[in-house]
Amino acid sequence: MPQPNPFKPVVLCLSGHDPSGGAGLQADIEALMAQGCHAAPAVTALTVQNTVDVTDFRVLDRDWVLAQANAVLGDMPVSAVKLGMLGSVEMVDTVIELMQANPALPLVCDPVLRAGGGGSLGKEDVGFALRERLLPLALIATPNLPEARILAELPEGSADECAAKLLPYCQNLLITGGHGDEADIHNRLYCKDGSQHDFTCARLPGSYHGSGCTLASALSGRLALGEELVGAVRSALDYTWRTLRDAEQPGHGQYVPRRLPLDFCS
Ligand SMILES: Nc1ncnc2c1ncn2[C@@H]1O[C@H](COP(=O)(O)OP(=O)(O)OP(=O)(O)O)[C@@H](O)[C@H]1O
Ligand SMILES: Cc1ncc(CO)c(N)n1
Repeated sequence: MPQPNPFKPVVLCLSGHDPSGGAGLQADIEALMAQGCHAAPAVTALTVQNTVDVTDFRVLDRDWVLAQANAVLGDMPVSAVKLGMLGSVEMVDTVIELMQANPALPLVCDPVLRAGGGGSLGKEDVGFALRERLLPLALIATPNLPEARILAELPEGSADECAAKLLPYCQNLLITGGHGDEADIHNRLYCKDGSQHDFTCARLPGSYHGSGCTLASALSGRLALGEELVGAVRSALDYTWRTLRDAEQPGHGQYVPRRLPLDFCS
């Protein structure tokens, strides 16, 4: 009879579903499995999208999301929580309620507002609600630069300028640099203690679907395993880069990260 592995950390994921399988909950499950963690995927929203575009989305009722999360929390020893697409201000407030009832859990918040292809994944005002009420509860937020600009309300802001505006709202902030056309990608980690860490990697050719989900999930897994923050960010970025290096193009649009277990990545 199969025995449960008592040492595999559980990460509760509250994210949207992407039927193409490149982003959202499927990305969370694959990336967490690759870190040696168990993903408990709770659905916040359904989307109609593929590797080319998003055409629609529907946010679930708050009661359904609370019921899913509480079913997991009442059953398993959850070590961390990862947030992806929330989609509405009501869902932001639902997650806040959940986190206030479970304040000891480390929270990784990927403030998803748009898909990699540009389509909207949130109703208006989600950015404001995220910044004002949810970011303060997160151990770390992982916006890409366009998301950081929306959250900071600085449409032309640099990463440093956005961080200066956002740090009063969050403990730690990782502004990712996948968007843009510089030869190198600069990922910048700003910590509450005033330290800053730059992680630079070579830009791979092409455009990727679910790179941000992969990164935030891998990071939540590294934290659930007990890694300290800066090391966990480094491991998650390294892992994400390898999944993009090995990415495949299953459709007509963006490449999908190949989220192999760590043992299979060189
Ligand atoms: N072209 C690329 N080459 C190398 N690494 C990349 C590339 N694009 C993204 N990455 C890596 O993936 C991480 C997350 O990507 P990005 O900043 O594009 O997030 P995102 O826009 O939230 O992704 P998505 O919306 O597709 O989930 C980056 O921090 C970077 O390290
Ligand atoms: C459901 C979902 N979450 C996040 C993203 C961001 O990549 C996406 N495209 N779809």
